[in-house]
Amino acid sequence: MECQWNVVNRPGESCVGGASGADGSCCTIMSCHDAGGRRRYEDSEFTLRVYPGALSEGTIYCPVTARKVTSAAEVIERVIERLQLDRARLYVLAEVKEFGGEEWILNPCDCPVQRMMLWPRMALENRLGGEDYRFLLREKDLDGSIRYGNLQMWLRVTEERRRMVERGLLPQPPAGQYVADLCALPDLNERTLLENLRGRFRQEKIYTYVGGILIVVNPFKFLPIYNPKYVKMYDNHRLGKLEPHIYAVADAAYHAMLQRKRNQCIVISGESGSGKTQSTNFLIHHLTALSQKGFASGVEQIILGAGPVLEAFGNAKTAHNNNSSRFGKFIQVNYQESGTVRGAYVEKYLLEKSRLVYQEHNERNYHVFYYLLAGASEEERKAFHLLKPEEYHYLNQMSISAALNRLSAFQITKKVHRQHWGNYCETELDCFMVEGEDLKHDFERLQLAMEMVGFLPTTRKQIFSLLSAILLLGNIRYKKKTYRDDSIDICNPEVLPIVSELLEVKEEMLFEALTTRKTVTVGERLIVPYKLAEAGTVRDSMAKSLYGALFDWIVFRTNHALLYNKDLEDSDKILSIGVLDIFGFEDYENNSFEQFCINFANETLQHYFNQHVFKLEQVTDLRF
Ligand SMILES: Nc1ncnc2c1ncn2[C@@H]1O[C@H](COP(=O)(O)OP(=O)(O)OP(=O)(O)O)[C@@H](O)[C@H]1O
Repeated sequence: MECQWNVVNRPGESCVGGASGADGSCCTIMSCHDAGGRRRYEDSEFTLRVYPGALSEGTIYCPVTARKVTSAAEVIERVIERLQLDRARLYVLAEVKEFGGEEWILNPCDCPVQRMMLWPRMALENRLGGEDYRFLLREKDLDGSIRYGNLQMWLRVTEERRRMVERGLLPQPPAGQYVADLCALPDLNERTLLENLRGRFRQEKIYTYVGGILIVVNPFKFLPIYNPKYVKMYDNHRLGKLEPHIYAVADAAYHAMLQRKRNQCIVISGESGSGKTQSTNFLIHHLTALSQKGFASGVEQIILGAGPVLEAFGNAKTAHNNNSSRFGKFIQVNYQESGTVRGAYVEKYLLEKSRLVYQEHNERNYHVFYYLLAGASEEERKAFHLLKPEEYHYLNQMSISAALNRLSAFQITKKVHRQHWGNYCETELDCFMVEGEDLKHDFERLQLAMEMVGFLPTTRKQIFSLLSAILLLGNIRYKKKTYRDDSIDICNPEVLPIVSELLEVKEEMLFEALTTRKTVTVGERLIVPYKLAEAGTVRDSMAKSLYGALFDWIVFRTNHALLYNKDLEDSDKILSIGVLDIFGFEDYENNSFEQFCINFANETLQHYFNQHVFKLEQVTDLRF
């Protein structure tokens, strides 16, 4: 595909022509015209590049200026005008997002700039080969079906690669035949199981069945298998009829729900970094796409917005995954009897609260703290009494020895970090940045997502005040009052009035809660001071409780936006599909994953299938 990736796009520039992708679909890049340094989405103008593909021969993209409130219908109108397209035809705008080019058809009233603001920073920048995020112009038929055009670019690449293999220009794939369902292996043991998975993985087939279970091997790269063609292809097919795919699992659950009028559940399990969250997203996408037949519903829009919010508060960098979910979640999509989505519901399990006060070497606290500290404006920094990240105890948990071990590595990467952090990154031992991260952008993306889920500016302020208070709580240090008794005092009392202001509680009450315990014995109320060793734990517990309550409340508010009110009243009338995304799986915790699969295959999986339970397993650590 020849795309002019390096073209700097300016408002008012004319359409860019030249060779487009073989499939006629290309990429969209947007630029934001920022007058005052920091991007202000409210009044900024953006240049959207809309790729018309085969609808306008010889045009690669058409630049259109738009604001946050400009609707898709307005953007289409401008493209039609510019490219002088046939007005008798119907057009829609499709958003293409990472991983396989899933296409989300925008409703006429959807705002493309708002959708774009949820994309990662990398996607917003002009970069070579960045075909993952874009807007396409598609033609719609009178019956509402979308013309998706020719084969996607990647299909051509795959085909070319196949031909090269045939001509002996690339190494041959393994000679053996690999089965799509491990149950079909004549001799099922650990070796044959792994060989089969490995062979399929090398052929870029990451999905394999074990009866009704789907095994996914994380490819850690873009695979072109999630676009609308695949949504259509897997629509209403018996599980196992086509090549294994996550869409087949979603589809089987959806149709089983409609035919049997029974709720369904899909369990996703695997180790950290195996791709559970990604798979959950594919499932939700397919489950909503099936019901909406291509159109993004309001619910889907809120689910989209809820993702970055829950991610900011519940995800953190770990040694295994830079964006690891530190909580289990259950997402339930509710349907009408006709199969149309009518709402959704998120339940969270076991948020890892200990991370708030302590992180292991090479790990970080929850993303939201870093976003806030990097992205807050000067005014917000003052209002929330924000310090530099290295001045917070809760963000500096690296042990001294670990820090010294890492010193040399930091010296190499320090330069890069400083570029990102500007004046925040002055210490040698910082561990605040993840490679490729733009925390300022992430903070703005978070604010926009919060807005989409319904958090008003005042609520957002309260949330950020609470986050600042939690960080400052961690800075409170204790000392013994006198040598004679056990009573304690706070070494840095100047922090207290700030925390009390941020939490909107009386300073005396806060001091009491941090230094004394109230007990009742035989009708008498006693106030006992904490011992020095206890006080730190009490302070940490307070911080953890506050953060836990905040997270619960955010999930609650998200559900408020997601749930269709009547679902609460008619909970026995609605049909639903639940997706449980949870770390580990008890059945194989004591055995190896391979042994678990073998046992499972040897039991009759059909039994599980008949019970309408579809399970999805993930492995990454197959050491290919
Ligand atoms: N199907 C896929 N195609 C391409 N890349 C994928 C796929 N699944 C996962 N990945 C990549 O693997 C990374 C880790 O995946 P993900 O965050 O979903 O793991 P996880 O199992 O949810 O981890 P954790 O339990 O730590 O939250 C993703 O950021 C993504 O880059």
